[in-house]
Parts: sequence; C-alpha cells; structure tokens
Amino acid sequence: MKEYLQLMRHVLENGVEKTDRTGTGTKSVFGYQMRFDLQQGFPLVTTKKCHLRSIIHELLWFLKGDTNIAYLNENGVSIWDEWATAEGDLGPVYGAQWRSWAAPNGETIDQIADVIEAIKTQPDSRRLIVSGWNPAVLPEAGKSPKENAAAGRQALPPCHTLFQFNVANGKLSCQLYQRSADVFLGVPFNIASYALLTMMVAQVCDLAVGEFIHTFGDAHLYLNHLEQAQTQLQREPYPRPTMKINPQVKDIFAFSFDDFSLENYQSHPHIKAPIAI
Ligand SMILES: Nc1nc(=O)c2c([nH]1)NC[C@@H]1CN(c3ccc(C(=O)N[C@@H](CCC(=O)O)C(=O)O)cc3)CN21
Ligand SMILES: O=c1ccn([C@H]2C[C@H](O)[C@@H](COP(=O)(O)O)O2)c(=O)[nH]1
Repeated sequence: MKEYLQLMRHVLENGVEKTDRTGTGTKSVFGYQMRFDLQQGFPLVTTKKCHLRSIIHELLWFLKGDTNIAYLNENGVSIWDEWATAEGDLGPVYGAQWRSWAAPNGETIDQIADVIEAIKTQPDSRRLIVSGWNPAVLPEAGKSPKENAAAGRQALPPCHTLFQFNVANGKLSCQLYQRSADVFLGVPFNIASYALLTMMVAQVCDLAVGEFIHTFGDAHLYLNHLEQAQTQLQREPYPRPTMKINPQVKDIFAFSFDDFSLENYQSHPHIKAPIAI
C-alpha cells in the first residue's frame, strides 16, 4: 500500500493550511488520484491495523438502503454515532440515495439495481454511474449534523459523491470521486470499501476484477493527525492481503458478513487518532 503512503507524503509536503467546518484545521491539497489493480491483492492499509469488520458492515448497511445506525450498533460498529440523532437517524444519506432516490413523479429509483442491470446488458455503456449527491436533501448551512438529520436532511453531504463502473476485456473497474477526504481516518476505510464493492459487483455480473481508481477533491490531514501520519510514514508496508468472497452469491443484495474472509493480513499496530466532528 505504498500508494496510500505517497498520498500522505504528498499532503504533508504540498498541503496548504486551511480552516474547516469542524474547527480543527487541516493541511489540504485539491485534486489527486490513486489506482489499485484489484488482481494484485486487496488494498487494505498495512502500515496500521485497520478494522475491516466496520468497513464490511458499513458497506452492507449502505446496500440495504439503511440510514439509521441501529444495524451498525447491533454489530458493534460505532463509526457513525457522532452524527446521528437520539433515534439513530442520519437523514437520507448514502443508503437512501443509492437504493431509493426520490424521483419527481413520486416513485423511487434503485440506482444499485439499475447499474447492475446496465453492466449486465450494456457493458460498453459510459453511463454506469451511481450518485450520492442530491442537492434537494443537502444539509442546511448553519445547522448541526444532528439538527439536519432531525429535519429530514442529510446529516453530512456525501463524501464519496459519485462512482462510475467501466467494463473492458471482461474486467470491471470502478472510479470514485471523493469530494472531501480525511486522509488518516476516512481514506483507508474508503479504499477498502470501494475495492470490496467492485469485487462484489464483478462477481454478480460474472466479470473479472479490474482497477479501483480513487479520485479526490479536497484531500486533507487534520492538524491533530500529523504525528500519526509521520509515524505511519516511517513504517514499511507489507504485501497486500487477499479477500475471499463466497462465490455462491450472485445477488448484490444477498451478501452477508460471513461471505467475506480476509487472508494473510499482516499489519503494523493500530494508531489512534481523534475524529473531527
Ligand atoms: N472527520 C471525519 N472523518 C471521516 O472519515 C468521516 C467523518 N468525519 N464523518 C462521517 C464518516 C464516519 N467515518 C469514520 C468515522 C470514524 C472512524 C474511526 O474512528 N476510525 C478508527 C476506529 C475504527 C473502528 O472503530 O472500527 C480508526 O482507527 O480507523 C473512521 C471513519 C468516515 N467519515
Ligand atoms: O467516507 C468518508 C466520510 C467522510 N470523510 C471525511 C472528510 C471530511 O474530513 C469529513 C466531512 O466533512 P465535510 O466538511 O462535509 O467535508 O469527513 C471521509 O474522509 N470519508
């Protein structure tokens, strides 16, 4: 995972200091891209131990169309707690936009089901896109994430904003546009999550895996993560682990946690960092 360390080094060396919504302050660059060949192993960061359990449950939760943290909490995942209302609601975040985008005629659009059908029937299409960015439900400025969620708006606007699939030579690739990226805490989750999603979609479409391409808008290191980033840069990455997915599953909505197993994950110890809210 030298690609990830290169991003970190790039932000440390070229980042500009900016104030931000959370009041923490960041070093930030605008525009960056990484590519991961998914045939060369699973791109999970090895220079700190990453909690894959949280990543898998979060992805299954998105795919269920769920936007309440109850499912995550039942499975011991607390990464979304700080933004949810007392009832656990986050407003119409990823799950809602992916599975039930509100159409003007009152119907809802299942972008995931539609994109899979399109990959199967029109693999040459250049329109294989899923968007989480829905201006009608963006949070209102000046309100906290919890206040927005309580008012039926998104607690946070989607960070992983839009993704596009592409089929070439029987291989499925995916490119993500991430408008805002917390390089130390969020990005290791985002890389693994989209790599896994690409593998799952490839399996249900009977395609081999190609690349995951990760394109960034504002990629930043929070000022209270700089020491942790330096620690990680002194570590030597290990070879990528392997992700095994139960090959029987042919329906994107039928995966469960036990269908995934990560093999040969060798990593350096976990590094703690405070999350900016
Ligand atoms: N500032 C910020 N960064 C993010 O990455 C982020 C947000 N906010 N808000 C919405 C979601 C929530 N995400 C999160 C939230 C917490 C962790 C976190 O605390 N990770 C720890 C513990 C992992 C665990 O409990 O499984 C880590 O060391 O990776 C990671 C991603 C990603 N997103
Ligand atoms: O999947 C995610 C979700 C969130 N983030 C980070 C990026 C930013 O640091 C914050 C969101 O704050 P905004 O002010 O809305 O940009 O969360 C991430 O890296 N990955």
